[in-house]
Amino acid sequence: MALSTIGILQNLLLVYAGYTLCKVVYRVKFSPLRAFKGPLIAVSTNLYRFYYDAILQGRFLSNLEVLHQQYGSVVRIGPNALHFNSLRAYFDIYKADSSVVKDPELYAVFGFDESSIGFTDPNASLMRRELLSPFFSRRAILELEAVIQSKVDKSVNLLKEYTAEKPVNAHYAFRCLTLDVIWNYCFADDFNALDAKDFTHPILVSIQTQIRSFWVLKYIPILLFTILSVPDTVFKYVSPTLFVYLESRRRYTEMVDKLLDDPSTLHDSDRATIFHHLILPQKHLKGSNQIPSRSSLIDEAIALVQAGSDTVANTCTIGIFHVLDDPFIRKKLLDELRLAWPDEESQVSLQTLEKLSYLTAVIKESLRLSTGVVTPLSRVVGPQGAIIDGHHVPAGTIVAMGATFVHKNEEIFPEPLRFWPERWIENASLNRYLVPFSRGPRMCLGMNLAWAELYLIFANVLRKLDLTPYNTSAEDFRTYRELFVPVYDGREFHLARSTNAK
Ligand code: HEM
Repeated sequence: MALSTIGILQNLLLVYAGYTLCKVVYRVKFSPLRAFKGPLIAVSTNLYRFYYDAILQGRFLSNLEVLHQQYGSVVRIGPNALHFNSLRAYFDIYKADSSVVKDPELYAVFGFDESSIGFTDPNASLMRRELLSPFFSRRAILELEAVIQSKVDKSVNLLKEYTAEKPVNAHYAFRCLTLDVIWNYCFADDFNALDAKDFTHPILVSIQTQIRSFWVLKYIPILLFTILSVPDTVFKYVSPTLFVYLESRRRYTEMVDKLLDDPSTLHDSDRATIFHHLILPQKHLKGSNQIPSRSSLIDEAIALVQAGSDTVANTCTIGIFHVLDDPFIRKKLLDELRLAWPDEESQVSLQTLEKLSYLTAVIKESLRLSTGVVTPLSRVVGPQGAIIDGHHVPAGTIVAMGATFVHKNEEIFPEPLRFWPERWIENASLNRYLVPFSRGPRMCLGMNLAWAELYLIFANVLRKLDLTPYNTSAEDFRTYRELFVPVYDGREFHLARSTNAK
């Protein structure tokens, strides 16, 4: 009996080995992508990508740069996946009328499938974008400018107070600030991350600790399901940092449940939140006015907070570091700010700041160098196939091109690693190649809010505080792990009071 079980297992193993071999031969010799070159192991299995993503924890992007040097402007990075590196390819993939759709395998990793970011079905995405767009319109941002300003003021005061004693972690400071802004903007409620001593809010510490394992979730999706299904308390002792993160998710659930129990409370609020747009009937919509499900409302709340916090904070970290690190840039920017805003005790409006050409150039350069989302945003080619950079790409192929390949293109941006705001002033045609918010039907929905935050944060922090980078150099930002957002390998950016105080 035991022998026959072993025999059955051996046969099963043989069948599996034969099947795997046939699959490998098919992928290398007969696949419709066989004309596109790449490393044999990447062409024939998913192990290659798994190694860089999950084992090396976010090193696929740096390896892609090497692959393009070796294989040219298009590389086969998986049995069914291509990565491009040419400007034409970027605009072919992320164009307005593109037939490509978001790759479900990439986006499932977030665990918020039924949200503006998570929807892979273009119709579902379109409907959600229709509901949310007015909330992120320029008009809406101007109406809620005071919300952003109040959080910026709070962070400036705290930076002043903390740096009087010792250097502070600037990246954490900006993350607390942007988390508080997006929370208040979306829900008209306070998260109060800024209240955490030295900006080390437990939720941010938890994310920082867990984030390296992020890509494991892509390869073992059951893990995400398990983590989200098991009661939080189980993790209290097993993984206290994960517990903090999961506990924070409960805040979203409670918020949604309270509203669904009694939607009339929405009328008590003195200003609109995302739930006003999602739950109350929208007169401007022609299509269906169906209220999203409970799970979709929770997903949306989580997605918006995640989309709107680290991206803005990273841009501030990179930009403010470089401004303070270069006396010439710093002086030029301060001269412009002082001229437009002579009395720093008064408040400066967003509309005033938007007119400042050097500040605008500094922010553009910060967006270019930080890129926001560094992971190549993969898309699946529709049933008609696609022409990308002159190549015919068959239906079902996963295609992508990382925005970093546009932002570091030497022909467009000479000396691409240099922080050089003047380039934007000297050459207006560069604007077309600034793509931190992506392009096409799935481009960033929060772009206006992001710009507003960046103007107000850069201007207020740099105008009101006399700070200097502490124990941080440009080298600290040279390499990073690609975990959707960049996680830099170097020392964390700290800010100290400047020795040459005013
Ligand atoms: C500097 C700041 C920001 C950068 C660089 C940035 C970048 C991006 C990028 C590259 C995408 C496309 C992602 C993809 O294709 O999967 C995206 C999508 C999105 N962003 Fe932003 N973002 C920023 C700030 C914000 C803010 C403040 C919000 C406000 C909540 C926001 C909300 C969204 C949403 C909802 C989407 C999904 C759009 C869709 O898939 O249809 N983003 N963002």
